[in-house]
Amino acid sequence: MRKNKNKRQPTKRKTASQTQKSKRPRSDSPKMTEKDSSELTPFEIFFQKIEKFSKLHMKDRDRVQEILQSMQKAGSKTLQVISDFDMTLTRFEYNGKRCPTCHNILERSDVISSDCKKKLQGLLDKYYPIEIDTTLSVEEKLPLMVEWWTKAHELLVNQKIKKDGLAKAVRDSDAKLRDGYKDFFDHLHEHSIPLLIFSAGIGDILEEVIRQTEVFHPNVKVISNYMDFDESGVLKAFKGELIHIYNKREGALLNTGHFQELRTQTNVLLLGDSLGDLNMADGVQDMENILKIGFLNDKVEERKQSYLDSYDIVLIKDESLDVPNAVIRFLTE
Ligand SMILES: Nc1ccn([C@@H]2O[C@H](COP(=O)(O)O)[C@@H](O)[C@H]2O)c(=O)n1
Ligand SMILES: [Mg+2]
Repeated sequence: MRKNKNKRQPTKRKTASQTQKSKRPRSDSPKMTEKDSSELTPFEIFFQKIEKFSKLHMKDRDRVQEILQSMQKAGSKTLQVISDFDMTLTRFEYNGKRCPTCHNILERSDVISSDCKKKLQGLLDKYYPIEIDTTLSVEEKLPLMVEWWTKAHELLVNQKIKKDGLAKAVRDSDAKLRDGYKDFFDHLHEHSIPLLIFSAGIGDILEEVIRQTEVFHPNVKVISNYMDFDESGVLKAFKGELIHIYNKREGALLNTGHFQELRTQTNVLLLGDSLGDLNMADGVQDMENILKIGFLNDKVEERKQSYLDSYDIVLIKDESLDVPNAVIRFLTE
């Protein structure tokens, strides 16, 4: 990834968390009183706009305002975006049908035998309900998630998948990036804002999705599970440490080189759809502010409170990137 040439001088600027105590009460504060639009500041115009998104929920709107104002003051040269991939940058549903994850793209393609498809579907049916189960703790889920990923990867390796079959598998799939994806990727690229895509999916498939949609710009870096092919281009293993849904913190800490390169980008916009995604920014150095936007796609009622407690902004059953795009535009104006 390119190094950022616009190195900032360290400042003694206050972060949102430092200023927060001296300001208004944190929660249950009334919505901004409607003023004549000519009296509104650009921030108020922007904030009123995002509050109008019916799918947007916040537990503490004052806190969100403080983070956003602090990030805007710091300037877009201090910004980096860290995003999950499956069901965050990609759609969860389209025309009432579930959209595939990276694993599903491969598993449903013609590079996999029908017997293996059945086994992989069996794993999905068993483990996905565990992934989203609100009655189980992360500690209880963790070994089961490792089991899921390990078994699925073993089955994939046994299929002797050819590297040159991956592009077709993606082309033939129902994978779909969220509405507004082009604006998201292109705007970040135009403003030289680094985008880290941190995924427990399959890196080779993920890259192919963004390559085929023509948004794999040079500001994009991917951390994911990558396939290891032998000299004849046949899958023989997966490279490096396994990344699953609940070990993104460990994954982040293994990539210190990347975060060292971005040490002047101390303000983070984080996008995720799982509570495990909240740890994706754990490797960021000297973080000043982080705004966490979470997509809540499935089991909404059971999971709503935990998402509101963990993410600053929660987008419920929103298949678009409209809110992240509005935030990015505001921060780069
Ligand atoms: N065999 C598997 C294992 C995992 N998944 C799904 O992939 C998602 C992880 O990717 P992120 O980009 O979201 O980190 C996760 O939500 C699992 O449900 C799968 O489909 N098959
Ligand atoms: Mg995801």
